[in-house]
Amino acid sequence: MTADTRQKTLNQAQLVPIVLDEGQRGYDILIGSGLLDEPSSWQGLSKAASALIVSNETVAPLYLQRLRAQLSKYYARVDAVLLPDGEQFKDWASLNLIFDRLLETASDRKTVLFALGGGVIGDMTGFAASVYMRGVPFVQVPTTLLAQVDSSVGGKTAINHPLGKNMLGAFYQPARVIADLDTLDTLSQRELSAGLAEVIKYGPIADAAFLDWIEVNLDALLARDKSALAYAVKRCCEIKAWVVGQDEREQGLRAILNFGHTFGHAIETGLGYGEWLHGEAVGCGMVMASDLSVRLGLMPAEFLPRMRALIERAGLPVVGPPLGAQRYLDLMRVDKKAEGGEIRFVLVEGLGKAGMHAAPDELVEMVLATHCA
Ligand SMILES: NC(=O)c1ccc[n+]([C@@H]2O[C@H](COP(=O)([O-])OP(=O)(O)OC[C@H]3O[C@@H](n4cnc5c(N)ncnc54)[C@H](O)[C@@H]3O)[C@@H](O)[C@H]2O)c1
Ligand SMILES: O=C(O)C(=O)C[C@@H](O)[C@H](O)[C@H](O)COP(=O)(O)O
Ligand SMILES: [Zn+2]
Repeated sequence: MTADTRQKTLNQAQLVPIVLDEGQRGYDILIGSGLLDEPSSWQGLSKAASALIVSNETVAPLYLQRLRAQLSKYYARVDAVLLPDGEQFKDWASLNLIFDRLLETASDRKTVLFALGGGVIGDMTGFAASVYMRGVPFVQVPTTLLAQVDSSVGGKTAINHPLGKNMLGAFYQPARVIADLDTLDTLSQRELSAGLAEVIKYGPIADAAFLDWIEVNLDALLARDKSALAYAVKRCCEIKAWVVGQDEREQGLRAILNFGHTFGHAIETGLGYGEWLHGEAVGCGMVMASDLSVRLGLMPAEFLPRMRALIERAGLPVVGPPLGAQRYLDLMRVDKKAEGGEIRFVLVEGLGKAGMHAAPDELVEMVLATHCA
């Protein structure tokens, strides 16, 4: 089926294709209201005797039964496993709960895993799918804004290590992404803001006009206006699909999606995961990375206040926790982009363009002194 034909079979949904290996592989991202209860969302996935829904204690009471009802039309058995909720549980113990359930239910190598939840559930389900019997299919059903605009797309899967964020994982693509915008109705305002951090990220790194659009439409996004959310999710997925389509395994270009993350991951790991949300750490990290972009002469001075104002308006923190400069530097040397102990930051090189840069420690210390409590 071509993307055009598929689009016609989907009622109100938007369809963003992601094309890998020059069309040899790929999948669709479906975006729209009511997709959870829409039979066509679930049609045409690989045939299997069973499905396993992976979710958590918070999301399952809200959406599990509806997903199960749809999947029961296609799979003779639909099981579920609920993981503890939170970034601090994105670890081996939770991952093992998925393997335990797969084995208890004698799931075979065709069993399809469905990740119903935010980025934590998506990252862990994808990792489990990549490993179980050396690989089974999985589908992303993202229910947070962050997961709909970012984590469900592109095939990065992982768990955290106490010494480093997302340090253990695999590149493993889902078979489909189904983003029902209505699930965002039940999200807390804090989690909505966390998702906006990754929305904002796409502007400076890839699309200056989108940054302008976010500035104009931020209040509508914060008020959960459905058409504003639909546009934001679609545009973010288009940009991510464009980046991942060119560089699936982060040999170069894909690193731009890490804007703000070198500082952000240091905050998350430094605080022990969960105290700051990923989106909050990335928001604050983007303030720091914007400042570094200015200090290295890559961006004009007005870029920093522009980014800081937008991130603050989105309800995100703009002052980092007082971990101490040395601790920040030590944590950032563990970042996956570091090479030979040299920290490499994704910095903005002009609105809509980003690249990787090293920076003298003294300059980074000045950035930290300016933006940390
Ligand atoms: N793989 C990637 O490319 C990628 C990209 C960005 C972030 N991530 C990862 O994603 C994670 C962050 O994802 P997140 O922000 O979605 O956090 P999350 O998965 O922890 O979800 C946030 C909170 O919202 C709850 N929740 C989820 N959906 C809900 C709904 N519809 N209504 C009410 N509550 C709901 C969850 O139970 C949780 O408490 C981090 O671990 C981060 O590293 C991965
Ligand atoms: O998809 C990517 O590539 C990203 O970098 C998206 C990020 O928002 C996401 O947080 C990702 O998990 C970070 O990747 P990591 O390789 O730095 O762990
Ligand atoms: Zn991120």
